[in-house]
Amino acid sequence: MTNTPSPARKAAVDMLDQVIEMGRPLSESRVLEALAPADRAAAQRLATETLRGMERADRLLSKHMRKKAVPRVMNILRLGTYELCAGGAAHGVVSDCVEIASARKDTQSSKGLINAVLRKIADEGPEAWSKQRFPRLPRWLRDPLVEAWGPQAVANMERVHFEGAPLDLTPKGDGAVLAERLGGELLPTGSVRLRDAGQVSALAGFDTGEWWVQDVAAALPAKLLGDVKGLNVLDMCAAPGGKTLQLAAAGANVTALDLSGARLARVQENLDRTGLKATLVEGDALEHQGEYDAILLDAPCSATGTIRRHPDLPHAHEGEKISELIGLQEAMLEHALHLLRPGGRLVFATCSLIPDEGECHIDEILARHPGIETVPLSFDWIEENWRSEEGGLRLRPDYWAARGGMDGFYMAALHKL
Ligand SMILES: C[S@@+](CC[C@H](N)C(=O)[O-])C[C@H]1O[C@@H](n2cnc3c(N)ncnc32)[C@H](O)[C@@H]1O
Repeated sequence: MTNTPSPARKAAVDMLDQVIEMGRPLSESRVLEALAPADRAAAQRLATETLRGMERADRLLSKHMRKKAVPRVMNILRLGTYELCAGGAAHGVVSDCVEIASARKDTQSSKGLINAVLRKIADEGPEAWSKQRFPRLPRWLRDPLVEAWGPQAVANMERVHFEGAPLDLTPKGDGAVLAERLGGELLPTGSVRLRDAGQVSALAGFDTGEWWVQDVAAALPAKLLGDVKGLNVLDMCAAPGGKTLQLAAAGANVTALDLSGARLARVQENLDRTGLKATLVEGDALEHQGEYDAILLDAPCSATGTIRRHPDLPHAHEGEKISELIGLQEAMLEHALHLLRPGGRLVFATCSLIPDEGECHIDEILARHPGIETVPLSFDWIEENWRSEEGGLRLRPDYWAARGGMDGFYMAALHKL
């Protein structure tokens, strides 16, 4: 007799196949669409946490296997290992993993192997898991980060990546009031941090648009623009709109530009929910025309600063597009300076840990344009070790580690004479 495996486990294995074998990030997976909401949340969590702990799972599995199995069988085993080591009930996990294998011809013959290996893993349990080192970043990313920040900093980042991320909210109004209402922590920069928040849309103030989800570091570039009340501000790569909402809430007349119409629809949803206003424009930033008092350029990048929230990222690609992105960022920065009125301020930001996507751009702009200067940053929430040589801010996931970390980001404010 066969049992039907949990839809969430089966979907999680499908998602692992897509990330690891096809290089498709979890955010682009369509597997979840067919599931009920509770299964969707469970599948997303299982796939995310399996990828986060994948190196540990592979090390434990290698003790019980002479050689690696075919990719899908490895992914079934990884999922089972993660769940067993996280305290999942052995019977349910093992029998579901066996059933997932038996459902397909290319994995049927591995049922016995999966059963035998996972039973051994179940015997070893969570203790064996916690004895493994913190999973390392893949070489394509680890090597340049060690060169930029040193081996200890990278080890600290890997530890924070493994621990995951709390939920950060940007308040539309008073952060202290929101923190008290939700039982969260008011961070020095004004964001509100929640641990074990559960379902976001069930939190107080979601329906009434009193806050939006935004990592504490991602909330800082908009602040570097200073007082934007009444200014015409271009948010040059706006979607899904976290920074557009901040600028609109601060009283700016915001033009929110993005290449992707589908992603701009998310900006509109966010504006509708929060009751804020902006002018949405679908188009290529490189072709956009106009003159603005202030510009926020949150450029497309490797997103390597967001790995604690997106542990699939290092498994989904090998940095093959980074040099293309660096070229695009440079062209966007040049065009943004052209759209800025004399006397105006431009903030450049990327959620990357790689200096070529951050500090190096500003060094090069300052060398090329004598009429462009960095704006001295004097906000009282800036910590001294965040400051970079050329006048920007370098934020890393291992900063505020005891508080739950922050996304890696680079940002700098430029002034046009
Ligand atoms: C880092 S995300 C922006 C995040 C956004 N600022 C926020 O805070 O929610 C980069 C955005 O750039 C957009 N993009 C990529 N290439 C573009 C281009 N050539 N012109 C305009 N937008 C572009 C992408 O669609 C994506 O939404």
